Amino acid sequence: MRTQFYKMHGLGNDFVIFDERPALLPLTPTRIAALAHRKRGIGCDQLVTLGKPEAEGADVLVRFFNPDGSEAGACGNASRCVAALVAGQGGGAHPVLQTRAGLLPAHMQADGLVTVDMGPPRTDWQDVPLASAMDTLCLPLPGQPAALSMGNPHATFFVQDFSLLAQGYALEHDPLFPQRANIGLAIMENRSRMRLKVHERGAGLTEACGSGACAAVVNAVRRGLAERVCEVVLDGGVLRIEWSAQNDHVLMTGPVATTFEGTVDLAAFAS
Ligand SMILES: N[C@@H](CCC[C@H](N)C(=O)O)C(=O)O
Repeated sequence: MRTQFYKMHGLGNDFVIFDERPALLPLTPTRIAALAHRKRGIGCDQLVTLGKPEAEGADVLVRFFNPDGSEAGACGNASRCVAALVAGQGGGAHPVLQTRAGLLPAHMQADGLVTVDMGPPRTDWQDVPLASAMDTLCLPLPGQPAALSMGNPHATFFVQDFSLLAQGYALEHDPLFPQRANIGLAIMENRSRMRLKVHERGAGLTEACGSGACAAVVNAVRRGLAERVCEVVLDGGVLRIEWSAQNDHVLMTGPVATTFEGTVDLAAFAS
């Protein structure tokens, strides 16, 4: 039996999306890793499932999985892709996604860009989480990154060049991060524009990380380096991030694209 999937991306951060609303699929961590494999599977930065929402006001339940099979509480670019997919299926221009990070309202812009309200950042050390009590604005690591949670753990290093990327995997697994962390390297161009590369937890370096962009802007504002509205230039393109002073929520806007749709025999991939 073959199962339908969608292949989408936001700024080159690419996703395989399965719809479990009609029926649950046998997607184990091992099978997810096999499907995500770039040479032996379909290939993606994250595998995403759509389910029936349980929360009032939500249009769809969304779960995100890394190519190592681990589950992530948030994925900004996949949220924007799913919002566009659901809107295109007749869900209207304002779909609401139910995720582990809460209800995320989305908005289809007239110019085709997609905005997702990623909710408020959480900056307490327990929320990131970190291994013990400490100031999340200045972690005791070389480079002194700032940390927060956007529903998933992020550490942002403010750097002059991207050489620290070579240590992305080691930093992701540093004992300071009991659930590992996404490692962002940000170069400030000015107070309204930064360049960013993210070594993603469970995925490695990707062309763009939406939640990483949100975290980088919030951390830059916390450090007094940026305005609340900031353009983030990633390898795959540009995201506009706004950290609202009104309600503390972070809004992320950028393009999405459908690459192709297909079917796959799930049983052919190791469970
Ligand atoms: N690409 C994502 C983040 C995906 C999850 C991340 N690797 C994690 O484990 O937290 C994004 O656009 O936010």
